[in-house]
Amino acid sequence: MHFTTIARRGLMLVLSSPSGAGKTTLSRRLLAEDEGLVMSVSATTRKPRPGEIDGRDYLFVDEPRFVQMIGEGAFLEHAKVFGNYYGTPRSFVESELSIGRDVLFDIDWQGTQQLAQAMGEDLVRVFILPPSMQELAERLRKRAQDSAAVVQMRMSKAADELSHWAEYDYVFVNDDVEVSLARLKAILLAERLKRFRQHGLTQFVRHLLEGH
Ligand SMILES: Nc1ncnc2c1ncn2[C@@H]1O[C@H](COP(=O)(O)OP(=O)(O)OP(=O)(O)O)[C@@H](O)[C@H]1O
Ligand SMILES: Nc1nc2c(ncn2[C@@H]2O[C@H](COP(=O)(O)O)[C@@H](O)[C@H]2O)c(=O)[nH]1
Repeated sequence: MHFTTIARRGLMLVLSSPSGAGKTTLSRRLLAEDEGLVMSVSATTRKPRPGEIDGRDYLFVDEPRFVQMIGEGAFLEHAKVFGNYYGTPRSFVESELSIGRDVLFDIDWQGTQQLAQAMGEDLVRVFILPPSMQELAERLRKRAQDSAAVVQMRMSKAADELSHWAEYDYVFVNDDVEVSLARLKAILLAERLKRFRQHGLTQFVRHLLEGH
């Protein structure tokens, strides 16, 4: 079966949530199952967790280098989260969007606000809620990649992140990974079909009207 391709600009799919609600888990699954989507790999001054790979999970940099990158205008947005700096490298995102590829972001509410200012309608914002605060704490504890003190600090900041849920276009509870994944796929499909993203439509319809 041949599928007609209509040229369009890529979109920016942003996932935010309190720490531990499931963004990384859902991002990995979505990326594995959707060829048109690429991950924006953030720079951070946080130390790598066991198993995290430089360049795949984050660009791990020290604070002087992060500050230098800010000065060079290398970030589309940046913020301090849980005591560390995080930022979205600009050049990768801009080049991917221009060739019609969609970019996935796992960033906090501060970064989302900055991207909304800078990128407008390119942005599709999804907020992921945990089923309960008890379950959130349990997920952070079971992930077993942060110290008890770090888990406690992240739980103490959860209410702050949660308070921004109404700034997002789509909101759902991540009870079951498969159901959440299906919801993200549905959002992505509908957003890809938005008329204003498909700049190739004018030419395509003109061709149709010419009898092709
Ligand atoms: N729907 C789910 N049901 C049960 N456990 C889940 C679910 N989604 C994610 N988890 C588990 O919860 C833990 C935290 O998930 P994950 O690391 O994806 O969260 P996160 O939102 O990316 O956190 P952070 O903001 O700290 O990076 C992981 O151990 C993951 O396996
Ligand atoms: N504003 C930004 N926030 C980011 C970015 N990359 C990640 N994050 C958010 O930080 C916290 C903690 O992440 P973790 O990997 O240390 O658990 C989480 O809320 C991420 O969404 C970024 O580039 N900009």
